[in-house]
Amino acid sequence: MRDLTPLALVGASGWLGRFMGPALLRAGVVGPGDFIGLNRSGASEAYAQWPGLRWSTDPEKGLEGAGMVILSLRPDEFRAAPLRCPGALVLSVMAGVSMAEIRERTGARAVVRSMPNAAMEIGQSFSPWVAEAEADDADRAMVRAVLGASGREEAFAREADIDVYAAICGAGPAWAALLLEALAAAGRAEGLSPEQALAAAEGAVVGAGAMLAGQGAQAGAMVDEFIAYAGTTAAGLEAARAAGFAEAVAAGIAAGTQKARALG
Ligand SMILES: NC(=O)C1=CN([C@@H]2O[C@H](COP(=O)(O)OP(=O)(O)OC[C@H]3O[C@@H](n4cnc5c(N)ncnc54)[C@H](OP(=O)(O)O)[C@@H]3O)[C@@H](O)[C@H]2O)C=CC1
Ligand SMILES: O=C(O)[C@@H]1CCC=N1
Repeated sequence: MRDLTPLALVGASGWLGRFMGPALLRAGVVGPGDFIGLNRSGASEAYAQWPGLRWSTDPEKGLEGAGMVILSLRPDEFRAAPLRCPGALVLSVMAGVSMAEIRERTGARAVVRSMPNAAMEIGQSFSPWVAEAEADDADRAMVRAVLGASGREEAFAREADIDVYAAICGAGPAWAALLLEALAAAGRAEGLSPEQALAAAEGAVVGAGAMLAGQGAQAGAMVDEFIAYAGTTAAGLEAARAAGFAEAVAAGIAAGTQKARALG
């Protein structure tokens, strides 16, 4: 079977990379001797429990002989850097950079794109991914292991859909934070202290998130049930709908999708 080691993580110290890399090592997806962290600033504290780990600030040396390369740097940084890794399986988490461009710039053997989110920090990312036809079963299994170390992964078929995934689930924790903040502000406006409003809003969002796990298909029925109950919740939901709740969310997802498309 093809050897996908060593595994090089470009952007190992970044917002995602500093959680993704340690998660891989903790899960044993790759051994410390087969891991290379790349960035411009050197070893990161996030990897303190692996003191002998290999770091490189030189992409040419750092990527030499890599079996798998994870690209977790920003699109403009990627386009400015000479990141050649011919023969490697490349897994990109970048928004807006196409498989074709990644293949052309890196010389990759096969390219996979994924759209994880900041919940990688707690191992709870939902990370949809799409692979080029060139990726074989061993490549796909490795991608599942890498992304699965930081949460839940799911394959999808059309690369074009990844821009929508960026807007919905790449931004996932930001949407929940925006809702929590709006609930707290509304609670303050209705007379709660700032502390009470925050506790109420956090309790509502966190408890509801846990309750909805695996229940996405039931969400519409749940809303209908609350509306039919005709109590305080129905009054709130109907007023929010009339004020343009769905339209505001749709505008947000359209803008995020458009921004991802424009990066390409
Ligand atoms: N943050 C998020 O919630 C999400 C991000 N993404 C995508 O993930 C990618 C990474 O995002 P994020 O972690 O937020 O970005 P950050 O800016 O936090 O991290 C970027 C990382 O890349 C390194 N880096 C930058 N330039 C180079 C270079 N030339 N060579 C090697 N390393 C380099 C940086 O280290 P140094 O400065 O030391 O070089 C840093 O470790 C982006 O493309 C983004 O679209 C996708 C979904 C969610
Ligand atoms: O905000 C961003 O650009 C990154 C990419 C997708 C989600 N977060």
